[in-house]
Amino acid sequence: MSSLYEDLTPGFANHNWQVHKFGGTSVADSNCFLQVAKIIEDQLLDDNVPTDASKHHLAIVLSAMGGKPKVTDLLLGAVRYASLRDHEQVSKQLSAVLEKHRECLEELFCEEQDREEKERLTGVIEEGLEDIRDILKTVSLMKWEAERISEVVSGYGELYSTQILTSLLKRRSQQRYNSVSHTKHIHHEFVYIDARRVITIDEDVIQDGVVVWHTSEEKFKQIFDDEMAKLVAAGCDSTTVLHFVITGYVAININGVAVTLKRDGSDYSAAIMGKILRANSISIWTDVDGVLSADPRRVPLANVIPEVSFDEAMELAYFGAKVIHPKTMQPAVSCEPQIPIYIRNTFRPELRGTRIFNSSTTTKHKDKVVCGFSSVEGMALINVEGSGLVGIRGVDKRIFGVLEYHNVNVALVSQAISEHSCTFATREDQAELAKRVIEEEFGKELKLSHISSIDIRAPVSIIAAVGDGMVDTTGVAGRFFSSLGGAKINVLAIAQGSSERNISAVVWSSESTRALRAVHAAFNLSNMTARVGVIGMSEVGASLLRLLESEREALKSNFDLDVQVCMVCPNVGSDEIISLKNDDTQSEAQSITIGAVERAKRGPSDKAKTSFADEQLAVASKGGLSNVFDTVFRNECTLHAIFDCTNDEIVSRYHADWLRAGIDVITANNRGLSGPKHQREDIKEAEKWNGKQSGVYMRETVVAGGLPIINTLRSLLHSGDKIRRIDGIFTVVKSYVMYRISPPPNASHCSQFDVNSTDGVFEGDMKAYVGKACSFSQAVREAIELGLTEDDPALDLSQEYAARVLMSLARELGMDQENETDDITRNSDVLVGIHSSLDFQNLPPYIDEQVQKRVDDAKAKGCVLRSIGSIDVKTKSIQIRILEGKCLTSNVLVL
Ligand SMILES: Nc1ncnc2c1ncn2[C@@H]1O[C@H](COP(=O)(O)OP(=O)(O)O)[C@@H](O)[C@H]1O
Ligand SMILES: N[C@@H](CC(=O)OP(=O)(O)O)C(=O)O
Repeated sequence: MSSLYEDLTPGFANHNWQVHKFGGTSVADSNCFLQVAKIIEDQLLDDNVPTDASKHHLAIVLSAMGGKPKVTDLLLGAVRYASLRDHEQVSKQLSAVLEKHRECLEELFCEEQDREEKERLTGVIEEGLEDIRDILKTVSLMKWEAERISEVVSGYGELYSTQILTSLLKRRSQQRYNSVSHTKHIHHEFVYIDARRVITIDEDVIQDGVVVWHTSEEKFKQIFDDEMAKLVAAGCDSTTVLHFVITGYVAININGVAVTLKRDGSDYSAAIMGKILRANSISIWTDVDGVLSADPRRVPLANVIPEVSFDEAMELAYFGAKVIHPKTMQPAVSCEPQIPIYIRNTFRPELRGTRIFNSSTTTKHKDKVVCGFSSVEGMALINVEGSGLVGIRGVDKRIFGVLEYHNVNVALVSQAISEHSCTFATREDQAELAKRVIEEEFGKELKLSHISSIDIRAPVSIIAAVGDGMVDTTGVAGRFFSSLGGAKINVLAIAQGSSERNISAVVWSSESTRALRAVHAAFNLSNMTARVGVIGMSEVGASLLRLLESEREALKSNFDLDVQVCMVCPNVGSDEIISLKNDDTQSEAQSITIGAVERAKRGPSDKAKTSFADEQLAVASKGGLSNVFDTVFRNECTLHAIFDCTNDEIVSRYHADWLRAGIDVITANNRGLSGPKHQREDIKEAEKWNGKQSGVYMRETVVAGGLPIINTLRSLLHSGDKIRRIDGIFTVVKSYVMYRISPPPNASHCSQFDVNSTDGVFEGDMKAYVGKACSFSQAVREAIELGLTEDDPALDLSQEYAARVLMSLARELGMDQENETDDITRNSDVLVGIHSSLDFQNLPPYIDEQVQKRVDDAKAKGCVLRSIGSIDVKTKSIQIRILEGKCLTSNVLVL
């Protein structure tokens, strides 16, 4: 059997080492500590039977206890309160630190035989807190939150957690060893190391310092040799395997002063240890399944990226992906051979996690160009602008020189080639300082108005797309920015490094979650989510809801679009809306289905209601239209739409407000477009609101039930065609009734809906009608029965409905300024006596007589009668007339 030393020849630094770092989230309480212990023991399982093969040695790096609150935050809070001389708060913070550890120790060391160890550890913590109190006295006297002192104090959390874990591992290892036959089993020895005895930083080289590798390695070698000698002296042989449990975050500088590797720096500690040990892997254990394509708290549909390159991980981390510290990659990349880093979930150790190494999912799969998105919050954008900046050399040098001098960190710079302005992003809390020092530096230029303004825009966020696959791929920026545009997000500044691995956009912080979700979906990393409200639940509304329900999966898979109906307003008059309760949870919201609407309408007593998707209930509530916006809009959601399936005047008054709020309005309701002039103007203005960040007004269905007339009209206009006139029959009721009272003389057949392939209500033998005229009142009764009329048939039979349709078309031609719906109706050739209060099942005989006379006159001339709406662009007139003409086909006339 080999000696203890031989296992590690030619020295401690070899590939038998594995580094495992557990973050604060992994040691938040006693259960987490036990889980960590289990993971460590599982790593050693294969080594438990002694063989001559080399064994794994673990270097376990630990953060301070996390959870809420994090111990590091409590300690830093204590320093801040001390500088404000708030002694009560200092004491509260430190008591919370003690309590958190004490509770954990009580639970971990609850057996009688553990009492001594528990008391020893409690003593360690109390002693440390005593030292901290002494240090804070100085802070309080000086009223100064010195960085050095914050560093020393904040590092205590790691000293505590690491000693607790070492003790736990030792005890469990001993227990296991005692329970089996010694000859068969390996004994694992865990040794605590305060990283300040090893990791040495030179702070004079660059800000935040660099690791002095040689010194750090020497120091570790010494510790290693000492520990080995101790084991040999205790009579251990190669059945004993040495492991180290090392504090994260803390280090020492070359002058022997305690420092830290800065917030979240324990990942970096792990990587430094990895390089010192020439480890074969570094595992970062945390509370997520790996590196995700976006922060899961912001983008719930983010998914694990199996492999990212060192470069991608660095960019993601720098741009706020908190899962790994940006510096972690550097020791691993610079090691020879390079060391793979694994990000894994402490609470789901069975998952493989993400591997960070020299290849990437984005380069392996051609369809993936972007691996993920992240964002930096709490930033400010500063814009220095003025004619005096153009062509003057040294302006940038002065701006950034003075910022550097005052320690203002610049995260992003954007300058157009015109040099008229220079824009940069910095942390929000440094923005005022940045502005002031630039004002001082450019005092003369400001006085001479060579610089016109120095503006701060805050709070803003930087959204970054990261991926090796972006290199040399065209169209990435286009896709990135058009998705932001599509989500109505205003981009304040942009930057793309020449590495092409990162595109960044600065957006208002209030819109950053929505922006992240939009870009995430645009690169097929998740579905785009649309929150949808449906108003009106008659024929159209109900069919639409059914359609959205049945097509949801197809929309997801074919268009990466998840349409979630979150609100239904079944009847505008009843003031009732049905919405999803608890739908603002982070989980994917369920859509309201037609069944849910029915159940919700039946009210809370209905037991069946609770069967609707877990806790997400469709509930009916009062509040009506004024609550629609609040129910549908969620800032973090990319797309919002309201389907107005009514023909209600009151609903149409909300269209402009919804558009301004960025909600797309999809409507067949032409009341807005044909309403009074101020309302029409309001809608027009709302469509262009705030640099076109408003919703899109989708109104194709206001004319001809969705036949693409408006689109066709626009295409003609856009391609330079001139439209002179539009003539047509503008309501289906008029078309039907006129056909029935005045059929084409030579008609020999009649088209009929194919009920097998459409859902048409038009059934029965239409041939019976061919060429056979009926009375006006009979035709009206048929039209009502066929469901062709509005709720009030007078709207169709007078010219009002057609007039509204014409107004909608006139708007597309820019003619709605000169016309009003009422004028069209007044000037039209109307049927005398049609009004809402008539009984349309029994129209008075004089109406039939009046109509019949005109039909007969026309017939005598070999003509038919048709109701024709016309728009004449030249004379800017719009009218509807009942005309006689020779019939070419059933509805096409020669006048
Ligand atoms: N792209 C991302 N992938 C994974 N996690 C992310 C990402 N961006 C942000 N996070 C967040 O980072 C957290 C882990 O960081 P942190 O709380 O510092 O962990 P630890 O205490 O384990 O070091 C996760 O819980 C997650 O919410
Ligand atoms: N405890 C330190 C260091 C650290 O890295 O912690 P975590 O691994 O929990 O992010 C901090 O909170 O900054």
